[in-house]
Amino acid sequence: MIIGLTGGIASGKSTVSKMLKDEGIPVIDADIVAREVVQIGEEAYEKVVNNFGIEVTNSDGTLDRKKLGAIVFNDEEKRSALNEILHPVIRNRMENRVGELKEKGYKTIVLDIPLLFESKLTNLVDKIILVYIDEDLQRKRLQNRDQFSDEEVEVRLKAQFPLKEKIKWADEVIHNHGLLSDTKEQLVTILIKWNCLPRS
Ligand SMILES: CC(C)(COP(=O)(O)OP(=O)(O)OC[C@H]1O[C@@H](n2cnc3c(N)ncnc32)[C@H](O)[C@@H]1O)[C@@H](O)C(=O)NCCC(=O)NCCS
Ligand SMILES: Nc1ncnc2c1ncn2[C@@H]1O[C@H](COP(=O)(O)OP(=O)(O)OP(=O)(O)O)[C@@H](O)[C@H]1O
Repeated sequence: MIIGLTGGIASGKSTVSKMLKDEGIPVIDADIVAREVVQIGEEAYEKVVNNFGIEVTNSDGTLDRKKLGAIVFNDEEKRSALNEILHPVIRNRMENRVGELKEKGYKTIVLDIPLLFESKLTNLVDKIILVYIDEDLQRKRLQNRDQFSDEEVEVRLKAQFPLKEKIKWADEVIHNHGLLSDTKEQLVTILIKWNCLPRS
């Protein structure tokens, strides 16, 4: 079974991802793949630099993610341009990784994709788990984790579908407002229900 793990920015996907890995379930993280494909020499690096200019690079040539983020989260057209360059490459690489893991014999594989619904990637997965928190807590956790200003938080929230909307498209929802142990319990209940706990 391929499980899509989604949510919103700072809703707790990586936190749940870690719990899945602790259970022996492999997770392919779209944010990590998105970083890999823009390393110097990788297929999307040149396209991004050609499109956004040398000013989105550091002196050593690597991508200045802070600068690129400031551009694309404040301009929808530029965000779409970046998405058009990166999303097909990310999708392709994730599909290859799934193939490799299947060959290794894994029966359950998780794809952690923040923009699963926005980027219409739901056909990559069989079931969907949404990691949900309310928007005020999302603002707080995002601000605490990344030290963003109020405005930086708002533009990032606006770049995604509201979490409340996403609930209706998910097979299961994990409420991540409370203790990590509560979150883990909800996750394990879902995995048992879907019969995909490797150790059970
Ligand atoms: C704009 C970039 C350079 C900012 O990098 P930065 O290191 O600051 O953030 P990071 O990549 O860790 O992303 C943090 C979170 O931002 C959100 N986010 C990222 N990209 C986007 C986007 N295009 N639209 C909406 N939300 C996004 C996601 O919730 C993600 O988990 C980077 O996010 C990027 O390359 N985005 C485009 C690729 C993409 O869509 N990635 C999301 C996974 S498919
Ligand atoms: N149940 C919880 N209680 C307290 N803090 C939490 C809880 N779950 C997550 N956090 C914290 O909230 C922040 C966001 O969590 P996490 O990084 O897992 O989110 P994410 O969905 O992966 O974010 P992104 O999409 O930006 O990568 C982190 O600082 C994390 O430590």
